[in-house]
Amino acid sequence: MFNFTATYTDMYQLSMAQVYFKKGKKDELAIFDYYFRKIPYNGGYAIFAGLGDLLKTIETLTFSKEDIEYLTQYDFEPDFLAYLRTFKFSGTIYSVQEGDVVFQTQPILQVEASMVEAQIIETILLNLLNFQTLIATKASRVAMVAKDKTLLDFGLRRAQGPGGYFASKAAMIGGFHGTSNVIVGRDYNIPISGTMAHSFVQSYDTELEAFRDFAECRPKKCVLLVDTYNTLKSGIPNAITVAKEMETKGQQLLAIRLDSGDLAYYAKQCRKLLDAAGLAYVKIAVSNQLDEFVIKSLKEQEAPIDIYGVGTNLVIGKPNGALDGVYKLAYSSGKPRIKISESLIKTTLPYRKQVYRMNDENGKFIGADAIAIHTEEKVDLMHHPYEPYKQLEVGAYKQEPLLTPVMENGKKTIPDYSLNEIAAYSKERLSHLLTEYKRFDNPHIYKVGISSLLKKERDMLIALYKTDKN
Ligand SMILES: Nc1ncnc2c1ncn2[C@@H]1O[C@H](COP(=O)(O)OP(=O)(O)OP(=O)(O)O)[C@@H](O)[C@H]1O
Ligand SMILES: O=P(O)(O)OC[C@H]1O[C@H](OP(=O)(O)OP(=O)(O)O)[C@H](O)[C@@H]1O
Ligand SMILES: O=C(O)c1cccnc1
Repeated sequence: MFNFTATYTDMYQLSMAQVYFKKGKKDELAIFDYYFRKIPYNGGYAIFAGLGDLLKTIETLTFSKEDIEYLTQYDFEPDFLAYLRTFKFSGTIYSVQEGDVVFQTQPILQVEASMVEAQIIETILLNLLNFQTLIATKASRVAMVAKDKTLLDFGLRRAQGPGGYFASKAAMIGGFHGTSNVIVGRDYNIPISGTMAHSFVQSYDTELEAFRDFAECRPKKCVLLVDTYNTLKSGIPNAITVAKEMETKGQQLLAIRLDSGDLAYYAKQCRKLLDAAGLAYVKIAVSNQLDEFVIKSLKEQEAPIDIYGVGTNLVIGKPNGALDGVYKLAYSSGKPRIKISESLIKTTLPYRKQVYRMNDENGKFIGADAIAIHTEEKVDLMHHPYEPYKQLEVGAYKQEPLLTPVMENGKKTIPDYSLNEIAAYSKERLSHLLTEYKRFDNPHIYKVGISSLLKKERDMLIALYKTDKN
């Protein structure tokens, strides 16, 4: 994992922190909610990712000596800088589990900490959670259509700079099986794999020589790229020759890769030629600007493809470059807090909260999550957050609390889950969501509502702040 220091933040966090420090407010307890307003890709769900990295980062986050020296040139007073040098996050964090299915407007994570500490971690929290949730969600959509086929992440070269690091990692949470990204493989214990580039084939006078040398040096996981010159007239015949030579040494060619042209047509032709040569075991891998829609189409065309390499569209989260996740104050200095907006959708929810997921008797999600004040043990009536007359009786459902402590007094209280564990959990949770929420076109909208008590408290605060002279 990257080693961040506490300067991985926005300047305004430090400016505000200095005021809290000078005015004796730094230790006042604050509660912030993390949530997003719009599900990416016009989809019906998102996959929450980045929690493990966030907790590890926060646990050890400090301002180094060099950080403090750097900050002296700005308007910070020596006593505040001396305090920053001792900074350590000592708060509590409640969160949904990493990998869970999450929806618009619900608190996914809450920070309960001193005002200064809660403020200083805001930027890194948003930076880590927003991006990983965006990419894990994209990966999950791809995995949903690829079903039992192998998915490899090829995106590092086209990623937004070092963002590719976390993209490769988040892709695994969403259901990818491996990556070409070596450093992420090292850091997160993910299987790394890869084939060969066109440049490798081009660098030889003949394609056959290139294939032979590659197979000789990499006999165990040999994948030959067959489309440099002519897939059916040279790439596949040469791959068959090399595969047969490998057989004489007791080896097996793993796969061929196609990276251009009509992938369904070529995959079918290649399959026929390989099968006719007695090479039914040789797999077919494809790449070239794949995404969930192209893969869905290839499946519908019954293209005999075993491995999909997905790069650009995965790691840049195309067509959504960002998740709009925000961090909003819900409580401070002993009082519930609210941010009023002209549109009720941007008005925040006060107090520390709990989110209850409604399950039916078989453990399937019925499609409704209720946000309540954390002391409420159950929700009977759930209100639409912005449309006053829409409500749903939920008292009869099994109600699953989603927010649990993951950090207390600055110490992580959950284990370091492996990416495999998180991905398996995510898959299991997604299996409880009805298919209507998973379709790409006009998915069913999952209902997120608020309890009667939370609605009453929110509406009282709206009335108070609207009439108060602020
Ligand atoms: N059978 C198919 N069905 C649906 N989409 C496909 C199919 N075959 C390829 N595609 C997708 O079509 C897109 C563009 O393919 P196109 O043929 O224009 O490019 P190309 O093959 O890379 O061109 P070039 O040969 O110049 O490299 C890619 O996103 C590719 O994944
Ligand atoms: O299309 P993406 O989903 O982004 O997948 C990654 C792409 O990166 C490589 O191409 P590139 O032209 O960079 O290198 P190459 O010469 O090895 O083909 C690879 O062949 C894929 O086409
Ligand atoms: O291993 C591959 O085939 C690969 C890796 C990165 C990008 N494109 C392809």
